[in-house]
Amino acid sequence: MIQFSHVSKAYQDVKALDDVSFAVEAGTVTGFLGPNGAGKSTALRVLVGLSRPTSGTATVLGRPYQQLECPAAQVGTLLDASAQHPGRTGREVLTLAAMTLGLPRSRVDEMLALVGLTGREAGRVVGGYSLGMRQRLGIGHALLGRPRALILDEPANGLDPQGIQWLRGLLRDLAEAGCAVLLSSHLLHEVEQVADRIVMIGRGRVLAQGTPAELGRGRGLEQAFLDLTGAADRGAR
Ligand SMILES: Nc1ncnc2c1ncn2[C@@H]1O[C@H](COP(=O)(O)OP(=O)(O)OP(=O)(O)O)[C@@H](O)[C@H]1O
Repeated sequence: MIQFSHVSKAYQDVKALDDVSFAVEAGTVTGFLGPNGAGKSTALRVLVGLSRPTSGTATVLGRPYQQLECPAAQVGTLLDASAQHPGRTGREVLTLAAMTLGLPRSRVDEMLALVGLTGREAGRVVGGYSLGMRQRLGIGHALLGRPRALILDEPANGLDPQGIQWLRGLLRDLAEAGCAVLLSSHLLHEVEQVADRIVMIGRGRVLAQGTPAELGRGRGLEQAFLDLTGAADRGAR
């Protein structure tokens, strides 16, 4: 469903991604986990065609994102919750996107209800939203077209504990309905409770991948994460 094959991306002398390969299957949540600066956002930008890889290929639903027919209807993305127009209301943001996708206005109300934004909140401009409200709006935006693949960059940033629990339930429901979910985060606890598989990245390289149980065997997931990312840092010095 989502596939990275030997993807590398260099910015001058920084190797943001170095031979990254992994797949996200339909019906699963894959946690893409790495410390700050590991390369997560770069990988997701390459996946949706915002950055061109130096080498390798990234595909979603079998093709490069930009070659999909109406990609926004098939692939939901939330790369930056602050990217919404600050002068539009939440409802306007979703209504414009629904019109672009040829969806009825009733879908906007469904999404507002799904992400827990009240009618009053939806009527306020996004510039006055908290980060958590922007994340909720961004998730609603990503899900408008009933996508078969979902790509989320740090969606839990700014969500309160109830919001994080809600997000976990939502992602599990989507996976159970067959969606391929790729969830990036630098927070292990956020990922381990929802992911079927975890891909750990550090200094642009995939350090390990597998189920949480496989990766945590013997030393626990947190220690594995700290050991692997620490070793990647030492190797880069
Ligand atoms: N446009 C750019 N120009 C130069 N270097 C960049 C650019 N974008 C990213 N980098 C570098 O690439 C590396 C990976 O950055 P990236 O933002 O992908 O990491 P990340 O895992 O998403 O980090 P975070 O969790 O902090 O968001 C970093 O060293 C970063 O400084």
